[in-house]
Amino acid sequence: MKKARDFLKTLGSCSRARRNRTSNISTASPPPMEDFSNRYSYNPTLQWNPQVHHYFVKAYGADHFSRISKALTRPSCYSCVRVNTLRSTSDDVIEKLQAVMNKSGSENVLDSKQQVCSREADNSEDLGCLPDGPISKCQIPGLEYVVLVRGSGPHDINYGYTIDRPPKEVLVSRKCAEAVLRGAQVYVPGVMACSAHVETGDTVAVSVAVEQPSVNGGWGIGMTRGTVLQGSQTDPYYFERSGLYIGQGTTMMSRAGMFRVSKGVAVDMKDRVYELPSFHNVLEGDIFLQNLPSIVAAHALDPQKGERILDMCAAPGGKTTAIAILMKDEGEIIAADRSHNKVMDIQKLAAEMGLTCIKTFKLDALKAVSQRNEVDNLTGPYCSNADNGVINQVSNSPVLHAETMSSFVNERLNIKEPTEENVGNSQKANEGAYVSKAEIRKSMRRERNGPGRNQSMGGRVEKSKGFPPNSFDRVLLDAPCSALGLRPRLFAGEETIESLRTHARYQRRMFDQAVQLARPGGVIVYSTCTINPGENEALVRYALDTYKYLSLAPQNPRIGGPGLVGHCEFPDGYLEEWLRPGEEELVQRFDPSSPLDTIGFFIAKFAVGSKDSS
Ligand SMILES: C[S@@+](CC[C@H](N)C(=O)[O-])C[C@H]1O[C@@H](n2cnc3c(N)ncnc32)[C@H](O)[C@@H]1O
Repeated sequence: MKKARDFLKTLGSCSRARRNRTSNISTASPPPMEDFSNRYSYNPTLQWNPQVHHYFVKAYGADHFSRISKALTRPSCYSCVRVNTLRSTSDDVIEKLQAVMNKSGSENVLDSKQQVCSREADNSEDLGCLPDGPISKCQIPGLEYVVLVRGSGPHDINYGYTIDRPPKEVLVSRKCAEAVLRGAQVYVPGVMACSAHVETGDTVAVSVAVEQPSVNGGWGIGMTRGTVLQGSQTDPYYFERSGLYIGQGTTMMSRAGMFRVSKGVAVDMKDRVYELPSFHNVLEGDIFLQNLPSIVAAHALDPQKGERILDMCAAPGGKTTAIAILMKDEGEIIAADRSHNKVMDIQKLAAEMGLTCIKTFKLDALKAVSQRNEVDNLTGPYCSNADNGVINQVSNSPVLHAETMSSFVNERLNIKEPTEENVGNSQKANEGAYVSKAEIRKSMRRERNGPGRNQSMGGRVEKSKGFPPNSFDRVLLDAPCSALGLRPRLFAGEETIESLRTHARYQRRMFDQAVQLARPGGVIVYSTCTINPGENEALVRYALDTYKYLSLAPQNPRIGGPGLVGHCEFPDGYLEEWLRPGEEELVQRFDPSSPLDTIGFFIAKFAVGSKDSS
């Protein structure tokens, strides 16, 4: 933790920010019946399924969980930019980003020492969370190639209301709002409702419709898209959106347009509760925007030049490319994902970053170990061409270990799409509010009438039939999970105890495959972006209890906190066991409410011993 403290000290201190623009300070007095300053503010409370809430309170304690819950509702106060060191340097990138931000006017947001982030974390150790300047190099030893860009907020915004004249408003969907909090604009499909008589160029207050408990016991927003807002208490969602105002912007079309056209920017956000510079389309190939714990996960794997690595759930390729760069693009990384389109995303990212050691495959991680007959007949990892099903041998295949597998666990669980994938998809769809980098690149190429990378790469995705046991030096299982560490998040009620257990079962099945694929003497890194101990510490318990030749290995760098020791007994008799004393310091748990101010994330590293005795 000392290293983390040193790092954090270089980042300066945090304080609650107030937008230093006098013109934005509201002068309106609140009317006697309603406190408008509270109404037109951002102060969300995350909704959880009651049983899940109870479980997390038991795991963390009420106060700690309340801090975690609060931290999840806001973005981290800095963005992390990973530099492609095979192409550029941190200093170069800092210079270029500074120029980009100066050009776009972002320096107005970033140049004042007053404009910093607030965080609800325990400040008792007086640790800072912010880069010293607007842009700085990460100070964690080994991570100097990561550039930190400071954001700001929460800002108080003057929505210009008076007692008898409420602001014109646009109400957006929850996913749209989460994207806006990350720096996106409001796109047409994200608009749920709008005031009457809104014309292009109007200033509007933007609030969010977060799911509420519905009469049938589920969650919903119970509102028809296109609803007219009057600004009165009889409006649908009037009380529900109090304290859920995320900023102010200028409409790019009239109210009629917002509900007539299918795409485009509806509101250009001018004043945001949180300001985070957006680097879409900036320094393509030289940088990759990535959460700090994800970068640390690639380091935990400790990939070496010339090794053969498997990234089992690789799309969109953030960690794959981080690993490739750590290996100086020498060796072989098999990057697999079960989604064809997502495999294409990995290919595009690898090509954009100029990385050649990455081989992509469409592969179900639950069937990642090839079937016995294929292993018996062939000597390497095999793939079939997606189009013709012909089996091809992958180059650089290692010599197979003589050991045969005792069993192949290839059962596919009959469960819905894993949540993290859903999160990825929903972020992409995001009801139009979030446009993926890949989409932006694609449309820019279309605009330029260029061939586009799809065409140049042929858009081909190879389908793998799996790989022989013990055929990888290192395996990364960055598992699909409940994603309850991702932030900003405005709603968490969708996960139930049962769905959390389903994620955990799914992850154990994938881990079973990872264990078979890593060679004795090799390494497995398991990571998730959830705060759920059932998908983190409980997986470690399962791994260590099931496979006696696995042991927890130290990680470098280690900047996350310790894991949870203990267990949880559920009312239905289910016992979930976590870590045992002595194991907690060997994993990394990134707590969103901690001074590091990251997403919630978990990393465990396993050393694979001899499998002979088992
Ligand atoms: C946490 S994301 C991976 C993020 C990625 N490692 C990165 O850093 O960019 C989980 C991925 O698992 C994939 N996935 C889900 N179920 C899978 C399965 N059965 N087999 C392979 N991939 C799967 C999803 O498509 C999703 O891309």
